Amino acid sequence: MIELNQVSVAFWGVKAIDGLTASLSAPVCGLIGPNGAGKTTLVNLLSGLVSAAEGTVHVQGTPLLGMKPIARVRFGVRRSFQTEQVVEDLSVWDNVRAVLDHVPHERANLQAQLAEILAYTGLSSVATRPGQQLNLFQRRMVEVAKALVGKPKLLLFDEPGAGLTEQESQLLRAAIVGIPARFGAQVLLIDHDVDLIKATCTQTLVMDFGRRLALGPTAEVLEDPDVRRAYLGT
Ligand SMILES: Nc1ncnc2c1ncn2[C@@H]1O[C@H](COP(=O)(O)OP(=O)(O)OP(=O)(O)O)[C@@H](O)[C@H]1O
Repeated sequence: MIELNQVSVAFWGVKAIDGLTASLSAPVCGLIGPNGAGKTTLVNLLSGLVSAAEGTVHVQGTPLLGMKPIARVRFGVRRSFQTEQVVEDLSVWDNVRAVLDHVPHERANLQAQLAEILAYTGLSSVATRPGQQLNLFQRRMVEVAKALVGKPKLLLFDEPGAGLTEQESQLLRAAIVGIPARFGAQVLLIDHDVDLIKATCTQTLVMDFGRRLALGPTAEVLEDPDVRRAYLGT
């Protein structure tokens, strides 16, 4: 559960987030909105890369805003970036294993835990391949795999579907939808691909000019006339 209460973030006087209040409770939540709506700023706020001028943020009841970014990672807030952060000369296995240096984890069966994550993300067959030999889809799945190491509570995925083929996008969809049941983490997904949001998210927040334009079941939100006008251009 993510609870945002009267949250504002400003850059040089421009409010990127402006008095945002929302409770996101679905296992997989969508976050959409036009360019510049404040979506990435919200993800940056949740992961600790920007500070709020006002308001409070709770994840599973724990206040986040006083926590340093690394403490949030240990707490279980994880994110992917629009540009994949894969170490080119490390194997897929070592890229994923390196996350263990930063997060609490069970010491027993470490190899099995990592193997399960690679199998879940479809990366077992390329486990020994160095980052530089991976295609775009495999790099995206390495990002997902890294986010699953340890016991994540909240996964923030920022446009993970950008540039993927339809078939790759479907595989990504299946992986994202299964995360809450398999790994016990909530997912917040930002994407401009409305089909991906429809297929994966039961609840969606729409932002516009840093404010909440709509929040509710995804199908209802996408039919909302204000959302259609502001975001879908109809
Ligand atoms: N570091 C920054 N310094 C100044 N202004 C910023 C900064 N980051 C974001 N902004 C501004 O804040 C507003 C929200 O930006 P943000 O990147 O969060 O939007 P977005 O919804 O993620 O957009 P997009 O869909 O294009 O990625 C924009 O007006 C942007 O120019």
